[in-house]
Amino acid sequence: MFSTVKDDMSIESTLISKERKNAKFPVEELTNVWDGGKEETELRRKIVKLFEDDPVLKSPPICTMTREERFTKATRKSAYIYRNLIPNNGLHPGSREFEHFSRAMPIENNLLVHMIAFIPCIKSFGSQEQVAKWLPLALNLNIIGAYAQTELGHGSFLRGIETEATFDKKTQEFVINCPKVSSMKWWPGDMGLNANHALVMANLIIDGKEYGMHAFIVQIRDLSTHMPLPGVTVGDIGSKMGFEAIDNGFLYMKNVRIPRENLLNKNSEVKPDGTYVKKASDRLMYGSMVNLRVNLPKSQAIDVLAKACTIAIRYSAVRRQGLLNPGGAEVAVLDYTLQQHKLIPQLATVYATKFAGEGIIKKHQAFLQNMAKGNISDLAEIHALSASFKASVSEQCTEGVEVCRRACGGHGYSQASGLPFLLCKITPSCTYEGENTVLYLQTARYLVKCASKQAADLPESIAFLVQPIQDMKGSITSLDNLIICFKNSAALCVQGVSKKVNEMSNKGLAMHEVWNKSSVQLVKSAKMYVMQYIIGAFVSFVTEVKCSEPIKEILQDLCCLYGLHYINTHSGEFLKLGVLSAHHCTLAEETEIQLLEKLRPNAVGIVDAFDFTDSSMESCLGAYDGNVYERLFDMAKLSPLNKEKVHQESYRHLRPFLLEGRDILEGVKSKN
Ligand SMILES: CCCCC/C=C/C(=O)SCCNC(=O)CCNC(=O)[C@H](O)C(C)(C)COP(=O)(O)OP(=O)(O)OC[C@H]1O[C@@H](n2cnc3c(N)ncnc32)[C@H](O)[C@@H]1OP(=O)(O)O
Ligand SMILES: Cc1cc2nc3c(=O)[nH]c(=O)nc-3n(C[C@H](O)[C@H](O)[C@H](O)COP(=O)(O)OP(=O)(O)OC[C@H]3O[C@@H](n4cnc5c(N)ncnc54)[C@H](O)[C@@H]3O)c2cc1C
Repeated sequence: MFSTVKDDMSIESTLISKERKNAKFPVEELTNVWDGGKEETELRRKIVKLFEDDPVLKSPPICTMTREERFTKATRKSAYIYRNLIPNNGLHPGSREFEHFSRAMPIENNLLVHMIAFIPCIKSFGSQEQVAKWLPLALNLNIIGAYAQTELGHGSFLRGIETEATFDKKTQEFVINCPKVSSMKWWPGDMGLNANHALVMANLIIDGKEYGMHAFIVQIRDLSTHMPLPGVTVGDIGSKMGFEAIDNGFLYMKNVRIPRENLLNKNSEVKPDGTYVKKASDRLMYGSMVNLRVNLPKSQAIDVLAKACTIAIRYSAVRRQGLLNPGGAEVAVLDYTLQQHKLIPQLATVYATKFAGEGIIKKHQAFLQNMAKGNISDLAEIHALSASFKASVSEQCTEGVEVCRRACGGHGYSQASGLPFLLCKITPSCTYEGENTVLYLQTARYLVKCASKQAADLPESIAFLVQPIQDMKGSITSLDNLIICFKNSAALCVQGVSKKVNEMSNKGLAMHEVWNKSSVQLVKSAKMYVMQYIIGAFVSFVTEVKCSEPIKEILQDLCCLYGLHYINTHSGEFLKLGVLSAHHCTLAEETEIQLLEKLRPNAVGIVDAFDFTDSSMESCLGAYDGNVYERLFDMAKLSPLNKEKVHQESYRHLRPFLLEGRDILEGVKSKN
């Protein structure tokens, strides 16, 4: 229907090729550093290829599909991936190969909550027999489960959840009930249409006594007809800002009976006579959330910002708008210092959070190993760190994606850029797995407790909070001094708010009021604490990584930029705490600008090193060849609204006015 408009060799693809020639470092080596070694890059590429070459996984661009089509295609692909592609290629969950597959997954998929929440919960809350029964069924998709914790009325305050599981001694069953409309489970992914089971978090009640939140496996749909079982009302909650391929659902249960064995009973058990046996700390009930807070940021936030950076930086290198030299040629917008100031710090955020996140994953794995031996002494520390890390990373990356989107001007508003999709994908990461404010407050609760202890009684990573403030020697821009600056700031924030809390409570104010009145400073303390962790982890990585000098220099520059950008955007906080002087702040600003200029020639190379395939981004602005205008036109042609030369509905509604217009214009013509 549309004629083809093509340039033989577009100026844009020439520009991006030039950028690549000008890069001053070996891109492939940076990819290897990003992946964690050459072998990992090879393995990841093998898996990506497996997914990219598979005809079953091909589908039209998502911006041309309705919600219904997106859900249908995502379900078809996910069923195929989990049932055929993964097992047939030996991608066993837990293997290194499996780690790479989220990067290789089609741009939209579902059954994710089944894989990342339902299955891990069976493993962490189930006894050996329960794991042996449920795990193979879940892995084979013989049963599909949701993680049903949040209710219409309660998400954050888990002690407030209302769904009840009442033990019926006579029948040896639990009776599951949502007493009110507000008790209905609401939001769980995969639950609305696909799941036939749910891991339901409910208040356990035995002989009228409440025992708090426990995990139950509840069958919600018939396995042969997929019809909801008696007592179950289940469905999709409707259209959302994003996640359109996922059936986030509602689940209302009225007198749904499940066998006694369906209480996942690794940590606590109900005996046939109704005796409640507690086998481990209540806190382990929250373990599934720690697991997700540790492991989700990489795929759901950091990789998302990495894609947005790839799109915005490649586009900014080919988008020419305006002049830098009067009378000269138009320049790429990436040559403007202000454009660099928007985008290059986002790149630094990607690197900082990725390497800091790897540190947390290792800490969590060590915690799990200790837990298996019965030692959970590090639980409070890993909870505090993972809560604020999830909050900070989701916040920084979400803000970063919006910066990237706006940095692409008008085209950033088009779905064809891929950026609105990424923004809608990343935004809820600030809410799910614990709303960010609520998580920062959890971290602050731990930090305030720590502030009243002696250094010797604290974990090594926290002791600095109560130790003397360190002096910075030399320039604020050295990596060592950045660590000192952030550690001092975190310590002073925590000490300051702890003092306020103590003073208010000494004056007789009730603790809950003290807490509410201090909450602004509490959240600030948690943010500064996790920033010192991220900076410290990034500096350690940069110092220890084995790589060539040019790569080391880029990583050092990104590390310094990350710290300085944060200081420059929060200078008031550092000045108020007395950690930095006005002179320090001026130097920090000048150094940031110098770093932007230094990193600019390598910017396209750095995003190339992320090694995203074009099909994993679905972006007309971010494709490798830089042919942005042809791609935008080609994508517009695919718009379902362009199927016919004349859209019948538009013609039908506007026709009377058009005819009037025609008569007026023809009358004017005949008069003349
Ligand atoms: C691809 C996309 C997939 C998306 C999938 C999304 C899934 C979801 O969103 S699932 C739902 C996630 N929901 C949440 O994360 C809920 C957030 N709320 C909470 O975590 C808790 O309710 C709370 C901790 C905020 C409750 O606070 P509070 O009422 O003060 O707490 P408690 O009295 O129940 O317990 C306090 C005590 O417990 C410690 N603690 C809290 N959480 C944990 C934890 N995860 N691990 C270990 N310990 C924990 C807390 O530190 C307190 O300890 P003490 O200070 O020693 O008393
Ligand atoms: C895309 C998506 C997927 C999800 N998937 C799942 C899933 O699979 N399973 C599941 O169970 N849930 C899921 N959820 C639900 C999610 O976990 C909750 O929405 C989340 O925990 C926040 O709870 P809430 O919605 O009740 O927010 P609220 O707690 O009501 O938050 C509203 C406001 O109140 C503030 N607030 C709340 N408590 C405090 C406090 N103590 N102090 C200060 N301020 C406070 C918050 O900061 C926020 O500004 C999903 C949500 C989304 C958006």
